[in-house]
Amino acid sequence: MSRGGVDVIVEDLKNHPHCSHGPTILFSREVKGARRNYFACSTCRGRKQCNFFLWEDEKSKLTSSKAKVWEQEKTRHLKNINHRKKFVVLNDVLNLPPGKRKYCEDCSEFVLEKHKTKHEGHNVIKCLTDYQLNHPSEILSPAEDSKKEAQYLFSKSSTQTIVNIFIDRGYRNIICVGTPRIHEYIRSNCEDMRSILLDIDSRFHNFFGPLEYIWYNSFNHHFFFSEGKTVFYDFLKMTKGVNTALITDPPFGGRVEPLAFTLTTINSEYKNINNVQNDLPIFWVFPYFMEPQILNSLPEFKMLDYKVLYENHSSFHNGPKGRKQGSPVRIFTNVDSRLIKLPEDEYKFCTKCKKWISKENRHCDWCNDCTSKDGRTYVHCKLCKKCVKPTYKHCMECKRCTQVDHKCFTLEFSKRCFNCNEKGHKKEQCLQVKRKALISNKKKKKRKA
Ligand SMILES: C[S@@+](CC[C@H](N)C(=O)[O-])C[C@H]1O[C@@H](n2cnc3c(N)ncnc32)[C@H](O)[C@@H]1O
Ligand SMILES: [Zn+2]
Ligand SMILES: [Zn+2]
Ligand SMILES: [Zn+2]
Ligand SMILES: [Zn+2]
Ligand SMILES: [Zn+2]
Ligand SMILES: [Zn+2]
Repeated sequence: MSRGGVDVIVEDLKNHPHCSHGPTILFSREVKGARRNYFACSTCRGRKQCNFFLWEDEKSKLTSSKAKVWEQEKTRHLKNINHRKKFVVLNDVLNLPPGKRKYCEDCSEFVLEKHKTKHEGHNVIKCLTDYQLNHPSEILSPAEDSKKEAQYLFSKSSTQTIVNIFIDRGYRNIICVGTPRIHEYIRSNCEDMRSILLDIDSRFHNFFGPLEYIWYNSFNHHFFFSEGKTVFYDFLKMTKGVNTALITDPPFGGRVEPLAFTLTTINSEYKNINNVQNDLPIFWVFPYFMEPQILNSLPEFKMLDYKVLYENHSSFHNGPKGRKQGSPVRIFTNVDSRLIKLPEDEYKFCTKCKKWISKENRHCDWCNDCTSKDGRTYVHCKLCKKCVKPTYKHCMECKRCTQVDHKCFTLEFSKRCFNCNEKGHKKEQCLQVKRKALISNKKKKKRKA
């Protein structure tokens, strides 16, 4: 699918050149009227974070010196991380009284008495409680680089709701891909559940042992260390193919196709290893306006009405600063949505659809569905034969419902986004535009602060 005129070519990445984040992805874009393919980083969208770039037709001309530079870059990336050693340090730190436990944010490691001088003048977090050591996402500064990790953290209520859904469904083994809050909650509160965290943020090596955290890139299914890969497949095997679920909350700017490819791969591995037919239940947290893209890659997925709330994202939580219609973030899943119960105080049960829906959602007998997507009550248009946003009016010229102040006859074009030329959304819903607005808002806020 095209974004900004750039397509992802989804295929086996085995023969792709590597950057320090694992195998690169093959993209294609128009150059002087013809399409040309190139390899670029799977996860970093900014040249600053990872500047790997190689035209596919120049792959064979790759000079050995350039290949060496990338190889060195890869080694540099892995250096200084010995998970087992870090686990020993963690246990030493846990044995210290809280007053003596310190973590250096600049060096991303615990401060040991013998290396104290190394961290002079550094940003050191002191007096770490047991709770904090078990909930690193609550003490680490979120990596809010929206072009890479983009760490938006679930609110306490959303964390609990999600885990309750898992408990309700009888899931005992949870694969947390980029969802540290869910992992932390389960290991501290749910004795009979097992959780494993797969995340690209290597700071977690300091807080979770090798059986609990795997350094991983979900955009190319890459394990940074081979030990991590072994631990992951042992985990899959241990599940015996039952009572298991995967939850992922990728950065919103991330490409859908590679992630969908990863999830499909994990699902087949899960089935093959355990010799079972049933799919791995998957929960993908993403904004509602990405529904067309997700369904394009994973047609069997359905969007739940549950609005996911975040702690450090002003427009994604409740309260005066939030959006009027609540958070735009939803959960997409391959589990039958009729089996998923949402919190009774804020959601209701539609007896016709037999599923839990938002309070403002209304069952439409013509559509035979509860049709709201964005948190407002939709209204049915008999001419369009579907429910539409409440602010839309049917335009006889354009023969469809749309905004009142639109320019007639331009709608055929607006079926594609004016910004990125991709089908399925309009410019005002375009992620690229939203991302730009988010970054400039953040810059403004920083300037004010
Ligand atoms: C939007 S945050 C989600 C955090 C989640 N809401 C929580 O509270 O647990 C994205 C998470 O995915 C991780 N992440 C970002 N890019 C990744 C990648 N390519 N592979 C694996 N994890 C990634 C980040 O480090 C971060 O933990
Ligand atoms: Zn890279
Ligand atoms: Zn330091
Ligand atoms: Zn309904
Ligand atoms: Zn309708
Ligand atoms: Zn209409
Ligand atoms: Zn019109």
